[in-house]
Amino acid sequence: MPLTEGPAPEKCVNTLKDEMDSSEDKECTQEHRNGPEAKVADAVAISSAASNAQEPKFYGKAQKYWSGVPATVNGMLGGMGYISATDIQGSNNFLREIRVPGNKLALDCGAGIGRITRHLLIPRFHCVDLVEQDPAFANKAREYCTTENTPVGSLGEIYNVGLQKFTPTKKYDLIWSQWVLGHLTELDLIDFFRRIRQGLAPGAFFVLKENVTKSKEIIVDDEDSSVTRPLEHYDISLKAAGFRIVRKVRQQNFPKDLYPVYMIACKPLSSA
Ligand SMILES: C[S@@+](CC[C@H](N)C(=O)[O-])C[C@H]1O[C@@H](n2cnc3c(N)ncnc32)[C@H](O)[C@@H]1O
Repeated sequence: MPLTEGPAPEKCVNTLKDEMDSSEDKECTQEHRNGPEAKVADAVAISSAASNAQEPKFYGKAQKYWSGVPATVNGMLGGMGYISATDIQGSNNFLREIRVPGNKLALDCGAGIGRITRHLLIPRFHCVDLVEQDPAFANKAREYCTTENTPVGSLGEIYNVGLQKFTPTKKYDLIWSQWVLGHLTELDLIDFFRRIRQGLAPGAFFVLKENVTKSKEIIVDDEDSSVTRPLEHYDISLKAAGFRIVRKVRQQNFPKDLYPVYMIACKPLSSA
């Protein structure tokens, strides 16, 4: 997951918006006649076809990439460990603003060694579960998140599995996902959002924090097998998965050459 905007992107694919615009020019299908939500779903299906055809390779390559990264904060942040404190401070401010009602159980998705679990979530929740695909990071998280100052039981379950296969079996007060969603294909992203929605306790939030492109294009990184999406892409995908966006804030005080980083808090459409 590159934090910086590199030189020329290796590959770009059209954004959802572009797909939606162009689909309007085409002859109307039955789905198109069923209103904007069907249109979004349709556009997602169109834009997903290419990436999902490559799915096993896409996930396998990312696994291989992360297995060669040191299990340290620096490794998690692509050599920019020095931004961790600013990142956590921005996330703390964001959580204060949205006022998460419960404080029992949180989930950290794509947790790596548990940087966010340890510095952001354990101080706020009685117990934190995490999901991480890399076995060495998952093991390291056990040690990194269990310090002598951490109350016993703060670290809950560690699910060593890819988010594309993960389904929550508990109800969480907060589900946090950071710098990992670029590793999911378009269809898996929406499916993941749908499953996560089912794992939220009443009044709970799902928060994502991700790099976004300044252009309307999706930028593909072949080295770590990830994509960086435009902000609007996340908005559309969350809505397609049945979420409403409650708050959206750009992280401040990051070095200028990084991609813009946004935090988006959302709740299921049907909840208060
Ligand atoms: C940039 S690191 C971020 C780690 C952590 N979220 C943080 O901010 O410190 C990306 C993490 O996502 C994990 N990851 C990559 N693909 C994943 C997938 N499909 N499912 C779950 N985790 C994944 C990597 O193993 C790595 O730990």
